[in-house]
Amino acid sequence: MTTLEQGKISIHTENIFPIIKKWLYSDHEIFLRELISNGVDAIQKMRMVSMSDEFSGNLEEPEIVLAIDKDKKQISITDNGIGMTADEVKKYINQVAFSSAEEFVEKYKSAGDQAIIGHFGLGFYSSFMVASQVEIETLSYKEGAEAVHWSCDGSTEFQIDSSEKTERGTTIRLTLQEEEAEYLEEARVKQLIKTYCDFLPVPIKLGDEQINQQKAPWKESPSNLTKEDYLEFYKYLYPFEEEPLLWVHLNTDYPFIVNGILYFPKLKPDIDVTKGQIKLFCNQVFVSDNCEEVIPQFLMPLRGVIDSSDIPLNVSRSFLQNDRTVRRISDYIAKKVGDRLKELYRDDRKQYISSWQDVGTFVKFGAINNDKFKQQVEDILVYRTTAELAPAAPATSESEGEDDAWKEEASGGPSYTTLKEYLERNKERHENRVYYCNDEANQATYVELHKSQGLEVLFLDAFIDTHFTSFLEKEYTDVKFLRVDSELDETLIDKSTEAEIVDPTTNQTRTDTIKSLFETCLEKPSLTIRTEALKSTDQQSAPPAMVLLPESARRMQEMMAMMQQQNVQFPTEHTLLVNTAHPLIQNLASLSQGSIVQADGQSQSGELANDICQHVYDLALMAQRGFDAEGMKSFTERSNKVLTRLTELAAH
Ligand SMILES: Nc1ncnc2c1ncn2[C@@H]1O[C@H](COP(=O)(O)OP(=O)(O)OP(=O)(O)O)[C@@H](O)[C@H]1O
Repeated sequence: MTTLEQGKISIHTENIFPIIKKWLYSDHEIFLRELISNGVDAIQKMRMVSMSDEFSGNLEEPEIVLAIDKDKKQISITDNGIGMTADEVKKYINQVAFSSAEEFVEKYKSAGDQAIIGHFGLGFYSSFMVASQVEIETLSYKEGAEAVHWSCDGSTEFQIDSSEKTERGTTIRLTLQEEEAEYLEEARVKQLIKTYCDFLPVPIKLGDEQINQQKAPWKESPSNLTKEDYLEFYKYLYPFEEEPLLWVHLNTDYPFIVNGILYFPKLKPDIDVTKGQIKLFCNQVFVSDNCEEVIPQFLMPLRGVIDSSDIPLNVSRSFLQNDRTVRRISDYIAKKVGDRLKELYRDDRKQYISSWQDVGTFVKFGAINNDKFKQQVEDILVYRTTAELAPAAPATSESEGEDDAWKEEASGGPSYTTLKEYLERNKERHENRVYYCNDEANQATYVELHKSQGLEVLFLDAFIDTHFTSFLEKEYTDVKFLRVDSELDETLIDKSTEAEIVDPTTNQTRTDTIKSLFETCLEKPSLTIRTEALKSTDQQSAPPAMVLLPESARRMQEMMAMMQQQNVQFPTEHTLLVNTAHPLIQNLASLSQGSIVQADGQSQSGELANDICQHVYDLALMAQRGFDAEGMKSFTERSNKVLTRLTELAAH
């Protein structure tokens, strides 16, 4: 192919300038952020210069001062930074998209790593979004430099002349357009400084009053901060919120520069997990409240601050670009959060456990949604258990990872365990079967029964646990999760009395008698009656009957209800397990056998037996709903006691 012509693409300033002024930035208000950032950069540059041989004088306290002149419709921003010579004004201001940042950082790189905010060479021009006239008065730090005055009315024409300015630094003065008069209001200007510049490392004043709070704790080393510092910062960011439970301080230079503090808030039922509340900063300048791309979705309910100069922002610093880097930063943040949790698990289980009720929900949500995170946290997912476990010894490097389960408090607090530990502990009795409870109040009787026979039950009662149980089943395909009321472990049943004959004339076993008694009395085709003798050291405290809901059928029903956005109905198909070892049931059997039929064909004791069967069934149903744990337990026990007494009286 023959090359016909080569050349440079040209731009007509007259055409492109309005685009830069009007369309590059989404919000007009960000002009203030840009001009203050330029002032901060100028001050940082002065700091760098002062560390080199070039400058021997003393630096006064750095500051940026804003002033409003309502009469002249002007707002000005003055810094005592590096200033500009006439040549520099021509180079950096008159040439659009020309930033001094790269050149400067390269020249003074030995003078520490002061972060420079600007690098596109465009920010200054955002002032034309709101101003009809922009002026610069500037005096460079350079020896013999003369002060310069530059002005431009937004056309491509500018004017440079001398200035009366005697102090080093730069003043940018904007004469505002009619419709931008809001920036002459002190309150509005203060609010903008607070929003965008609160944590910039230079005092920003409106008149004599310093507006920004200046300290950016996330830039500090974690070892310099106390618990109170973290809590105070949280209160500053979210004044109306309860104290957070836990926080993660990100502080790394490699592979990305990421600083930040992420807090795990206390979970509230109305929390919107899709709406992020983490603030995104770039070099301490506020960018946005929307961290969606930078924070993995499962960490969105966290609060706090992320600051990274590696986050690829577009020129307006309001949008993210470059998916790949953003995704890597997001993965990196997830990893850091996982690391912190692991560290806490290892070093301070007491705190880990005391915040688990809330933090656990985030961690489970994360494990479900992010495979890498799951791998990181799978060994530190813990569950409250009915087992009485000894507290773990304080972690040492040798004992790391070897602890069995442990308690929140050495003195009688609930015990917590990992799934692995649970399965290992119960391998002999019920290999690969996990008994769980997801409603402590309504399943109290069942939990008690399991506990009394030394069967360990896990509490999976957080709102995320329904999903999480299904997730665990997919992860551990050999393991079955059975709710305490779904079926009974073999070890709870006493098979020895099964064949005991109670009626020599009919050869009926006690089991048969009781089964047919309940079937006849309850007359419910959807109800399956199952009779078993439950093992117990004290039958009076064991339940006379209990309703069993098969795990898979119950879950299917719950799923359907969820899909149709309805409340879960109690399944009509269920099993009534009647405890043939309970004195109430035994008395009931004797009562029904001793029926004396009266002339009208009715039997008093038969009728009583009928009522009591019904009552026993009702009680079993009630044990599934309502009441708190204690209330339910005592109601059930008391009712059964009364009924036992009643049947005793009636039978003798
Ligand atoms: N207050 C100031 N003091 C000294 N130099 C300044 C000041 N404001 C601007 N400059 C010079 O003008 C250049 C261009 O500024 P401009 O705001 O357009 O872009 P930037 O800050 O470099 O980059 P960005 O577009 O990313 O903000 C700066 O790089 C700096 O050299």
